[in-house]
Amino acid sequence: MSLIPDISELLARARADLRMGLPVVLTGEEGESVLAVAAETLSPARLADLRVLGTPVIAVTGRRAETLKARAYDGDLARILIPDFADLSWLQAVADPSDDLDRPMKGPLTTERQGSAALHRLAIALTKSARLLPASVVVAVTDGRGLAATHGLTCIDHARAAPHLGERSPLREVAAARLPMEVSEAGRLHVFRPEDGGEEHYAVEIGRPDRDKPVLARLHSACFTGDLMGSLKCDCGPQLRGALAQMGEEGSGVLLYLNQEGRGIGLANKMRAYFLQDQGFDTVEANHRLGFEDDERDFRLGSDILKSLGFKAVRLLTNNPAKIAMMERTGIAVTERVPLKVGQTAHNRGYLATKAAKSGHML
Ligand SMILES: Nc1nc2c(ncn2[C@@H]2O[C@H](COP(=O)(O)OP(=O)(O)OP(=O)(O)O)[C@@H](O)[C@H]2O)c(=O)[nH]1
Ligand SMILES: [Zn+2]
Repeated sequence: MSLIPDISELLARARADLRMGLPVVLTGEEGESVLAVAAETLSPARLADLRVLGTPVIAVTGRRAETLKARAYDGDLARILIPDFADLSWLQAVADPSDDLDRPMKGPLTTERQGSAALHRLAIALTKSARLLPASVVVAVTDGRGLAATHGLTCIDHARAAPHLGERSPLREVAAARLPMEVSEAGRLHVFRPEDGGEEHYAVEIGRPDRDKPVLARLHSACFTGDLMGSLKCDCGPQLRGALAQMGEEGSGVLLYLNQEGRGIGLANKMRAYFLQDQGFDTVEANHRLGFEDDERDFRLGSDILKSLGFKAVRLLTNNPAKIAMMERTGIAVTERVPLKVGQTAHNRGYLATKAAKSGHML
C-alpha cells in the first residue's frame, strides 16, 4: 500500500529521530536487532532505559578510535564497552573531542571483538547523515520489531537500507524565478528538493547559457561563516563572489549552491572542528579527531542538478581535482578548469596550504 513509508522515507525519519534524541530500532539479516541512539542527543533518562534493556556499547568510527587509542577490531569502527560507572558525560567525552586535551585519560578503553558490527555501522552512518557526531550508543534487544511497534519507534531493516546508504535521494526542481543581482540583472534562482525531504540545493543561472556549449560553472559548498559572515579562516566568500562576478562579466554561467556546510559535516561539527583548530590541529586532523573523513561531501549532487537543467559540459571554476574527476565520472564533460584564486589572507594561509598538501588542491 502506498501509505506505508518506503525505505528512503524510513531512513529520513530515522535521521530526524536521532536528531531529537529518540532511539531507532535496527534489524539484521540473522534476526538480530539493536536499539541505537546518537551519543550527542542521548538524555540521562534514555540512557537509564537502555541499561534496563541490556548492556549498551558506544560505537565510534575508526578515525575517532585512533585518537582514543581504542582497538578498532571492526576496521572502520570500534564498539567500545561502557563501564558501569560511566555516565552521560563519559559517553559524550568519548564522542566529542572538544575536551580531549583537558581530559586525555578516558581509557584504557576496551572494545568488543565478537559478533557482527553491521548494525553498529548502520547506526554510525545514520548519525553522520543526520549531521551529528558520528557516535552511537547501541544495545542488543531480543524482539526489535515488537519493541518498535509497542513504543512507536522507527524500525530500519539492514538489508533494505544498505543499498540506499551511499545513495542520494533524487532531486526535483520545486520553484524558479527571476533574480536580478549586482553581477547581472539576468539572474534566475532554481530550488531543488530531494524526494526524502532532506536538505535543498540551489542553482543560480546568469543569463541564458546555451545548453549545447560548455557553461562556465561553479559547484559551491555552503559556508555560512565565509559566505555570509566574512570569515577570514577560509576563502569561500571571495570564491563565491569571484565566481558570480566572472559569470556576470561573461554574461553567462551557472553557480550551484550545495548545502553541504563544512565539507558535509554540518555547521555544528564545523565549529567543533574550528575549536580543535584553535588547539593547533589542521583542518584535516580536526575532521579526523571528530570521527569524520577529510571530506564527506557528495559532489554527484552537482551533476544531477546540471543534467536536470539540461547542461552536458562545463568550464569548471575550481582548484579541487576531486570535483573535476566526479563530474567526468558522472557524465558531465569538463572542457576546461578555470582557476579561482581569490581571498588569500594571513588567517587562511595554513588552511589553504593544508588543502594543497593533504587534499590535492591546486594552488
Ligand atoms: N570541516 C571543515 N569544513 C570547512 C573548513 N573550512 C571551510 N570548510 C568548508 O569547506 C567547504 C569549501 O567548499 P568549496 O570552496 O566549494 O570547495 P573546495 O573543496 O575548497 O574546492 P574549490 O573551492 O572548488 O577549489 C565549505 O563547505 C566550507 O564550509 C574547515 O576547517 N573544516
Ligand atoms: Zn568557508
